[in-house]
Amino acid sequence: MSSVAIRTHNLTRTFGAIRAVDQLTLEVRQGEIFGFLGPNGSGKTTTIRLLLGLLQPDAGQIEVLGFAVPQQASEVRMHTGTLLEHSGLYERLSAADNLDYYGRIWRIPAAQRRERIRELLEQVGLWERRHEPVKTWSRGMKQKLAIARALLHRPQLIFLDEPTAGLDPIAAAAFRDDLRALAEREGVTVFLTTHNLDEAEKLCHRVGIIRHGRLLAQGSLAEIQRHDTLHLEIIGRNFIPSVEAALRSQPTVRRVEASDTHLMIELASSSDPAPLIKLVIEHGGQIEEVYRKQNASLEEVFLTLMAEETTYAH
Ligand SMILES: Nc1ncnc2c1ncn2[C@@H]1O[C@H](COP(=O)(O)OP(=O)(O)OP(=O)(O)O)[C@@H](O)[C@H]1O
Repeated sequence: MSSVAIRTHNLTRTFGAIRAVDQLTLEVRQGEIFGFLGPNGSGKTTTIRLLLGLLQPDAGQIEVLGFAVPQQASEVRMHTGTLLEHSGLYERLSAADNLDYYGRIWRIPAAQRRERIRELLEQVGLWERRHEPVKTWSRGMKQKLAIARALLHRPQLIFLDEPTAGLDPIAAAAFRDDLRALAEREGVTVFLTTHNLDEAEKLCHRVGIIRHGRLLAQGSLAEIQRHDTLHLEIIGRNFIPSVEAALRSQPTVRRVEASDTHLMIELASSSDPAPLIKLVIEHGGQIEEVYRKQNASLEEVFLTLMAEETTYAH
């Protein structure tokens, strides 16, 4: 089994003039909690539906748990659990009956079903309340039960579409704790969507940031923050090795590429390039031109995302 749980290449899906998912190339590793982060309408749900083979792509490739989608979508659905827009719970049934019902659908034998239901309900702290009808429960409790339902058949991968939407901060934190513990214990890969940066930071090993169907960045938050870089290109003469050495010794400098007439310097975007230019001159370099290029910072990306969320929020 490959160590990659989900892989897409140039995945594209349009609805009329809207490019809901636009050349998405994504990799989710096995065993990680991957956060798919983006504002309303950015293409998160469409991506999940494509990964599950519920929607046909216009272009691109999808591989989930080693299966090609949409060709092998039924295998994918057998090995995955989902918590999408609807929890899938029956309000009038008790928690135990809800899980028992789904356990039968998955054809889990009775003794194993009972054991699995107990194990899951104990893990989310709901075992004592298993006989209560779900309709009397809080949203946070229902959401924990919904996760137990998604995990019932021991899937290798679960998809959660905004699992903490509508939960108050305390319930959301409790849900995250349970999810983290369950994911670790079950060794399950989690693909979850959120528009909450704070949530992604607390819960996810890696994230992908999507906007207008396009992936802006993917990696651990630390890796994405490293892209927050100022590139300084200096053209001139006499950029001797001591110039390069002096630049490298500066704590703000992340990388230097040097030739006699050309310096490429990468530094944290918040740092001031002026002292570096002075340093080059002090070491005998003759500067003719300086160009600077700044990558969008993680914070900028998120602020844009959040601003859009406010605009579209209903
Ligand atoms: N069945 C459809 N028909 C037409 N347009 C659609 C359909 N499904 C999605 N879209 C459009 O595709 C874009 C992406 O939608 P999607 O639901 O994937 O976004 P999202 O990031 O999941 O949003 P949210 O956070 O609000 O759930 C939106 O512009 C949406 O209106």
